[in-house]
Amino acid sequence: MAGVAGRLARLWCSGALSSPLQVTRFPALQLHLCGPAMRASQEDFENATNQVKLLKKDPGNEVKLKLYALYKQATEGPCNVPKPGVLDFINKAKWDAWNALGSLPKETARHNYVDLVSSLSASSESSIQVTPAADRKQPGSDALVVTSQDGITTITLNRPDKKNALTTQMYHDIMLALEAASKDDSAITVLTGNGDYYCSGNDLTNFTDIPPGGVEEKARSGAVLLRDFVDRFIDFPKPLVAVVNGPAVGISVTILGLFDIVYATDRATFHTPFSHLGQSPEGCSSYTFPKIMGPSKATEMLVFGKKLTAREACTQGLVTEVFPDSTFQKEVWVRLKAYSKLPPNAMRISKQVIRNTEKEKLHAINAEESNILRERWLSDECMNAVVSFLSKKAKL
Ligand SMILES: CCCCCC/C=C/C(=O)SCCNC(=O)CCNC(=O)[C@H](O)C(C)(C)COP(=O)(O)OP(=O)(O)OC[C@H]1O[C@@H](n2cnc3c(N)ncnc32)[C@H](O)[C@@H]1OP(=O)(O)O
Repeated sequence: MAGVAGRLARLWCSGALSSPLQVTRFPALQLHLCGPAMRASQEDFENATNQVKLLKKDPGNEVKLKLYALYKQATEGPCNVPKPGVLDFINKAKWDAWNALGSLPKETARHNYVDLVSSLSASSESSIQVTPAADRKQPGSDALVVTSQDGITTITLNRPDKKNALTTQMYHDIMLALEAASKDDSAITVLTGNGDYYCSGNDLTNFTDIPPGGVEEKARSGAVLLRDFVDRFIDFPKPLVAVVNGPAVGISVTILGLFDIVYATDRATFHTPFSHLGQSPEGCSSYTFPKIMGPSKATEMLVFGKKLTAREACTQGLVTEVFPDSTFQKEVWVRLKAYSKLPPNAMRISKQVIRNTEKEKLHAINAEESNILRERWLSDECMNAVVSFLSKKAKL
């Protein structure tokens, strides 16, 4: 396992991976000297260290290393720790960046750090996507857009260039959005995607953001997040509708068993390639799928990774109705707007009558699936699959 973890680290250092924003851990290399008049105050520096956590755009590994080195130089002075071993790729890259600053004075490093952060903030601001709805909620990240209109709260996955893959931040934001939607005055909540995909599942670069506690800690916190995330769907009190606007992969498919209605374009496909990824089913699909489609069809999907067309998924009961792609949006929204005018309390109570008997069981299954996945994430099978995808050797 150390070997595979090492390969992940090597990919990260080579810049082949775009790791999620963890700037404070992977900082800097700004070698310009500056005069006393240009020096940044301690307060500017502290503001900059906070600002860096709010950057909307990943600045890339090279800049993160620069930030790291400048931060260390500004706070601790010249590099004063032993050089990590050659196989300790990430720490060695960080050490090299810090060491390269030589005897750069602390004040200069502080100033250069502030300068670098402010240039990043400026370019990050200019890339912020303007979301149209005046009633937008939950502005935590641009990757998720939440709007409320006509009695419908719509949560839209908004990373079309990455096929709406789910980052760690997005899991948190979706949980917040569901929490807010459960309490707002809308009657129905919708999850959908922007662009040609509904969702390509878990963002596989989530695996590259290894915390100081190592891969075990990463797997443990991932399992906690997964369990919390799925729990929100199990407990969601109002009618929950998936508007599946394109292909769906992984966790975006499995949780469909927890939705009340699933409308799909005929362009959508449904794919749970867990064995290919060295992983195992989640989202309560080990229970809901056999129940919905029978054990052998569920096995084809969850064990052998058979990809279903929208019509197949509809025949098997995972999808409620399929619409031609050309009229999908129009037909679905007309339908949902009509449903949203029904008495909201009656809908909520009817949902509870249908779903409540299963809730405890679903929570127990979710806990068990999350535990099993935690182990799977540490397996060579899983790590090899992730490395293959990230090094562009494999795709589904
Ligand atoms: C709290 C943690 C909970 C985890 C729960 C467990 C969850 C399990 C799962 O969801 S398993 C499923 C994981 N998903 C995948 O394995 C899909 C991987 N992606 C692909 O195979 C392909 O990208 C594709 C088939 C979805 C689409 O192929 P194609 O149409 O050829 O597009 P591209 O491959 O060029 O994709 C464009 C762009 O998006 C990036 N991307 C797509 N999906 C993901 C992803 N899941 N993770 C990370 N990145 C993704 C892809 O790399 C491209 O990026 P680039 O333009 O090259 O920078």
